[in-house]
Amino acid sequence: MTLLDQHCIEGAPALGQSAIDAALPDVPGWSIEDGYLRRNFAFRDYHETIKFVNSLAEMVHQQDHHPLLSVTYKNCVVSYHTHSAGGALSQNDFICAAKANAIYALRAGA
Ligand SMILES: C[C@H](O)[C@H](O)[C@H]1CNC2=NC(N)=NC(=O)C2=N1
Repeated sequence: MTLLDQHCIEGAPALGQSAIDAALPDVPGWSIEDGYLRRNFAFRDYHETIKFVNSLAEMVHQQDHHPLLSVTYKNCVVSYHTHSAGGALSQNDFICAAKANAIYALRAGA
């Protein structure tokens, strides 16, 4: 089952380094920074940025898995870790990263 087909689960355990290394190629554009799974999404203007943020917010509510967002005029940096796993990375982070990529790929003019 691909990441896109999966739904976040409550209490997902921390992934080990080999699982993280194996999952990273499935979420193009994302990397590990400061212990977070992180990607910068770039847009034409603030309107496009906010449209993405709104779609992302809908998805993360459905998944009940919430990222740290840094929103500026043409960029949105999405940072994920899992609070309930003590700030480690879990499968939930990779599931939401894949869904964020899908939302970004569907934006107008992409
Ligand atoms: C009960 C509910 O599943 C939790 O509070 C959710 C909400 N959103 C969350 N978001 C993130 N990033 N990590 C969590 O552990 C988490 N837990």
